[in-house]
Parts: sequence; C-alpha cells; structure tokens
Amino acid sequence: MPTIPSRSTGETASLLAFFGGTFDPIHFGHLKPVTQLAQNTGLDHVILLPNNVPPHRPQPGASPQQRLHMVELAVEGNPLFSVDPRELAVDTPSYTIETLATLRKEHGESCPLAFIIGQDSLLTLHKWHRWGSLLDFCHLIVMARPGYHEQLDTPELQRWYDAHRVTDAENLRHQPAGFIYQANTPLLNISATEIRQRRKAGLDCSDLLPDAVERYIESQGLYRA
Ligand SMILES: Nc1ncnc2c1ncn2[C@@H]1O[C@H](COP(=O)(O)OP(=O)(O)OP(=O)(O)O)[C@@H](O)[C@H]1O
Ligand SMILES: O=C(O)c1ccc[n+]([C@@H]2O[C@H](COP(=O)([O-])O)[C@@H](O)[C@H]2O)c1
Repeated sequence: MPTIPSRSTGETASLLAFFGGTFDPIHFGHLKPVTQLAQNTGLDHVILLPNNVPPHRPQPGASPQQRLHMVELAVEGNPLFSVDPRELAVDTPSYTIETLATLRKEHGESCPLAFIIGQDSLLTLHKWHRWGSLLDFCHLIVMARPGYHEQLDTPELQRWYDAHRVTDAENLRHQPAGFIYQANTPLLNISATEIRQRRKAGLDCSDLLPDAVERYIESQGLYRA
C-alpha cells in the first residue's frame, strides 16, 4: 500500500467523481453500484461522462445523441447525478486521459478527482491510451463486477495496482490524484450487451434499466434489428 506523499494537505477536500461509459444503454448495473459507492464513501455527486467514439470497441448501435439522452433520462430528478456531454463534442476516440487532462486544467491542481470504472475495465487498463499516466490526473475507483476475476492480466499492471491501492476511501480526499480504491459495491450481473440481446430476441428488460430509458428505447426502435 502506498504511503500518503508529502503533497498531502491532511485536510479533507471534496472529491469530484466522474463515471465514464459507452452507456449503450445505461442500466442498473451502472446506477446501483455507483449509488451504493456514493453512500459508502460520502460522495454527494457523481458526473456521468458518456463517450462519443469508444476507444476499444466498435461504434455502438445507438447514436451518441441517443446514448446521451438515455443517460439524461436515467438520472432525471436524481440529485446524486449530473451529466457532462463534453466527449460528444469531439469526433476522435474518447481517450480518458485527454478528458482528464482537460478536467484537471478546469478544476486546478489541488482538486481531488476520481474516475470510476468496473472490474472489467481495470482488467484491460494496460491497453488504454497512456494508461501509466492516468493516476497523474485522477484517482481510480473500481467497482466489482460478476464474472471478472481480481488477478490482473500482466505483472506490470499488477505491480502498478499494488503500488497505488488504498483500502480507506478517505485517502482519495487527501491528495488530488494517484490512488486506486477497490469499492465494496453490490454485484449486479447486468450488461448492456445482455440488454441489446434481449431486445433483439423481443424479451422484457424492465428489471435491468430505468422505465424512462426502456420507454425511450422502445420509442426509438433501438436494438431490435
Ligand atoms: N454490472 C456492472 N457492474 C459494475 N460495473 C459495471 C457494470 N456494467 C458496466 N460497468 C462499468 O461501467 C463502465 C461503463 O460500462 P459500459 O457502458 O461499457 O457498460 P457494459 O454493460 O459493460 O456494456 P457492454 O455490454 O456493451 O460492453 C465500465 O467501466 C464498466 O466496467
Ligand atoms: O482512454 C482509453 O484508451 C480508454 C479505453 C477504453 C475505455 N475508456 C473509457 O472507459 C470508460 C468505460 O469504457 P466502456 O468501453 O466500458 O464503456 C469510457 O469512459 C471509455 O471512454 C478509455
């Protein structure tokens, strides 16, 4: 476990948490663990960051505007969440490090920033653009996900993880960036892939995502073909 470096102020600052995703569509496997994470760690705000061009997967079936609209519908009236559409304004791949660099400039060097990911994203993090520099800009908060193992795939990624992992979320408020926190969130076996497959097969998805999102999917005829 890393020691708190000297730039730590010892004071508790508010933590700005971003949750990026393709959200094709957004579902309860995103919303419920993050809500629990917020309760467990005293986060009063989470900013959803839908991407435009996902860096490591084919372009989604729903358009960026449709995915953004589904994210907005999912959190309408929920004060925990807001939506930041900035990645939709850029047509090149939505590299997280570039977004974080912009966010860091906007919020200043001393503001604690966190980026939330699921365990599956952690397992492929060594394939992300400039992954080794991500912790210069933010903390990572990792949510467990059923079906994804804990052991990391490369010794280099495992060493990096071990060197930065903290077990107390309070550390995330004591310095602007640099830690990895493994959150104790509920395991929900839900994926956007499953929702798209169920839609294609004409099956009900009402347990998997908010009603307003399901109604929008239906009205747009998404994921049927
Ligand atoms: N059920 C889940 N539990 C925990 N984290 C999740 C879950 N579903 C998605 N995430 C995390 O949310 C982020 C955005 O995920 P994404 O929008 O790709 O959803 P997905 O369900 O994984 O989509 P797809 O099935 O299309 O790959 C990723 O970091 C992913 O790891
Ligand atoms: O920066 C990268 O290289 C990179 C590679 C894969 C994923 N990401 C980001 O990680 C978040 C989750 O990605 P995804 O594909 O699981 O929705 C989303 O914000 C992506 O833009 C970022």
